[in-house]
Amino acid sequence: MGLKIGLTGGIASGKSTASNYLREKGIPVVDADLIARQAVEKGMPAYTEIIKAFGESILNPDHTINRSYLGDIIFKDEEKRKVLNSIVHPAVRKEMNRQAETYLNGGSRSVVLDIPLLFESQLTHMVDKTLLVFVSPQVQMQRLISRDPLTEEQAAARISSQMPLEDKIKLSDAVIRNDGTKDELYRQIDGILREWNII
Ligand SMILES: CC(C)(COP(=O)(O)OP(=O)(O)OC[C@H]1O[C@@H](n2cnc3c(N)ncnc32)[C@H](O)[C@@H]1O)[C@@H](O)C(=O)NCCC(=O)NCCS
Ligand SMILES: Nc1ncnc2c1ncn2[C@@H]1O[C@H](COP(=O)(O)OP(=O)(O)OP(=O)(O)O)[C@@H](O)[C@H]1O
Repeated sequence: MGLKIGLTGGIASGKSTASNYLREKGIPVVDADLIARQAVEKGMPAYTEIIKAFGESILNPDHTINRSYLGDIIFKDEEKRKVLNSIVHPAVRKEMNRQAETYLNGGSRSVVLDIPLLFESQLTHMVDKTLLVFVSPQVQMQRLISRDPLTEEQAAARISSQMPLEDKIKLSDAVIRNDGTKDELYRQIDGILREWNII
């Protein structure tokens, strides 16, 4: 039995940057955001459910889902967010488990599950250990608005839709502060991989 590591952290805290580094080291990563994106593509069951729940006004002219428009709706309204989550999350969980098992059955000693909402959605039963990447609120806001075309108000709505950082820190087996350089992030990851006997 291999080790399943749940990698989590608030929006724009550095999960994808950490995941890319882990992949470079040969550790497989299953990406919840990517799977969630595939789950709502045209023709998927969740796509139809989302249109039923939110109406056709959330579609682009080519009938794909307008993600920034849907984001504006759900990040400022908890009830609507719950509706979207209840449509998308079951399919995402199932596919994540399938991919993780495929890696472990194929001989990987460990697999990382990159799950932004690991604690919010109470998914810790899916993993053996939890690793949190976090940044200070100022760095989070600044990295989020320099990466995505969001106003400060939209960015703040996304940040406050997630569990407060102090709570996530308490729930995690290991934490990494990513306020410094990417190299500093990578060295901390190396330290934890050694501590957990993964490298
Ligand atoms: C609302 C949507 C359409 C916005 O799409 P967009 O391309 O703008 O953002 P993207 O998907 O890249 O997500 C960026 C980040 O937002 C945060 N986030 C996304 N969905 C949620 C949510 N339901 N609740 C809280 N935070 C969320 C995560 O930190 C994620 O890493 C999209 O995020 C979505 O379909 N969300 C529901 C599925 C979900 O929960 N995905 C996240 C993990 S499974
Ligand atoms: N140590 C760092 N120094 C400078 N920039 C960084 C650092 N770590 C991450 N970044 C940048 O910050 C932004 C957010 O990082 P990343 O995309 O890895 O976060 P994430 O947690 O995966 O975000 P999301 O939850 O939205 O998927 C990216 O533009 C990334 O290049």
